[in-house]
Amino acid sequence: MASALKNLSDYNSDNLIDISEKKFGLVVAEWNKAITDTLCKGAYDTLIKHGAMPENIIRNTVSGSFELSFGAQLLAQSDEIDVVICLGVVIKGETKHDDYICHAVAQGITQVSLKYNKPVIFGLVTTNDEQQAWDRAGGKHGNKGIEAAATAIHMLGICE
Ligand SMILES: Nc1c(NC[C@H](O)[C@H](O)[C@H](O)CO)[nH]c(=O)[nH]c1=O
Ligand SMILES: CC(=O)[C@@H](O)COP(=O)(O)O
Repeated sequence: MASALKNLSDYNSDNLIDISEKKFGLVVAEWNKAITDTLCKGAYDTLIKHGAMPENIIRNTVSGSFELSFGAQLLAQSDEIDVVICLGVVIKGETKHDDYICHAVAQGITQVSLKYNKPVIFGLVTTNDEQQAWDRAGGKHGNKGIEAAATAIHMLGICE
């Protein structure tokens, strides 16, 4: 469903599990840093809101979204991490480079999730322009970081 029809910050908060002892890995791309930092704050605040402990949230940064898969693997391979949230913003340019990045990240984090048997959340904003990205980082369509954190909590409930 298009983000215009379902706000990214809206999620079902009923019946969430106790996450006070769960360990979260955040991997954040530095490209489009002002936007990815906003996504990260949304995700972090959502985890804390629902009972995660600050000391149980690890944030790592990678250069760009293409490196999110590797950053996710570095965290997912640790027995100390229960779920990884990947956050990035890929804005279309003049060429098809954005397509290659987005497809690589989708495939890469899927492989990491299956290899280490733990959720790796696809918090990638993929837009045609910067305004669309801001619209999904606390703007009119909500915050994809909030969506990613809520997804992480829901998936931990499924894993229990
Ligand atoms: N154009 C964007 C990039 N490009 C950089 C790549 O992600 C990667 O770091 C580079 O190709 C070297 O491997 N990254 C984003 O996150 N967002 C963009 O819009
Ligand atoms: C999505 C990107 O990597 C972007 O910076 C590439 O821009 P362009 O396609 O104009 O080279």
